[in-house]
Amino acid sequence: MIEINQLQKNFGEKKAVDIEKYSIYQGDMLGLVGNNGAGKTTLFRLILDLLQADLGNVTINDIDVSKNEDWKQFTGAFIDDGFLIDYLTPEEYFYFIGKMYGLKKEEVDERLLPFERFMSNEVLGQKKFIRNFSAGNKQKIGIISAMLHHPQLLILDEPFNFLDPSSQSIIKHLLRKYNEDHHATVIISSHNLNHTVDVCPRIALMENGVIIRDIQNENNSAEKELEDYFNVRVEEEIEEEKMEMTVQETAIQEVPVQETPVQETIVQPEEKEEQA
Ligand SMILES: Nc1ncnc2c1ncn2[C@@H]1O[C@H](COP(=O)(O)OP(=O)(O)OP(=O)(O)O)[C@@H](O)[C@H]1O
Repeated sequence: MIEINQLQKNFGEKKAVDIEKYSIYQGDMLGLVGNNGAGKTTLFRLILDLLQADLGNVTINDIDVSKNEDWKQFTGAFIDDGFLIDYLTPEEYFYFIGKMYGLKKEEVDERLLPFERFMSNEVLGQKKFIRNFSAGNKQKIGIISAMLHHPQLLILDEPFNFLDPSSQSIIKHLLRKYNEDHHATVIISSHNLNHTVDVCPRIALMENGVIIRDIQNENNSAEKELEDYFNVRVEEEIEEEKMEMTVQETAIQEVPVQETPVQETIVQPEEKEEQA
């Protein structure tokens, strides 16, 4: 179980995360949604102790993540391709990760089998380093490596990014199955509302660092609420843009009036020079 307690992270004046209290239970499949800059990645980084909180803390199974390392044994995460080791091949990387968790080479091979369709003959046996893979295939390598040791807690930041439609569909299925088979806690963030609603029975909506809604999603029941929320946001932004345009137009119309005194000030010095 993850407990977030009075957690705050600021970047200068910006409150990136400000969560009074939030609990994520073992076996939850939670989707984190919110506009750009809402604080999703910062929250993930705080949960994974990649960032130091200004206030408050995160505990995983009663372990304060910033004070004790035990949670790392049962946690898997992929936030961005900074997690990868560029100069290894995918195989070398998977075996390396496996070794960290005491898995033999054969066990790693066996655990890669369910990902065969996901990798679609483009990841294994390519004889090239991770740095030379496409963004989509790097994303696949990162997701698989986070799941390889069968963590009880899996955190994926924007797992559908860069993936082609069929890979998006496969990973949705794999994540759901993983959550069910292992009774694992799975937390993903996404801008794809359809995928989030398809996969996550619980959805947290973030705005300005705060979880403003905690939505139970049964049979895609959250779809309308989320669509309404994000459409409202878009409409508000369009309204704001219109207001800005009106202000700019007014300013443009006023230009000739403003130009007259400017011309006068140009003429005046010349006249003065002539007089001199
Ligand atoms: N290292 C940093 N230095 C300064 N500001 C940061 C830093 N990391 C994040 N921020 C700011 O904190 C806020 C939250 O950013 P964050 O990346 O967590 O949002 P997000 O919800 O993941 O956004 P996106 O959907 O665009 O990925 C933003 O205003 C961002 O600019």
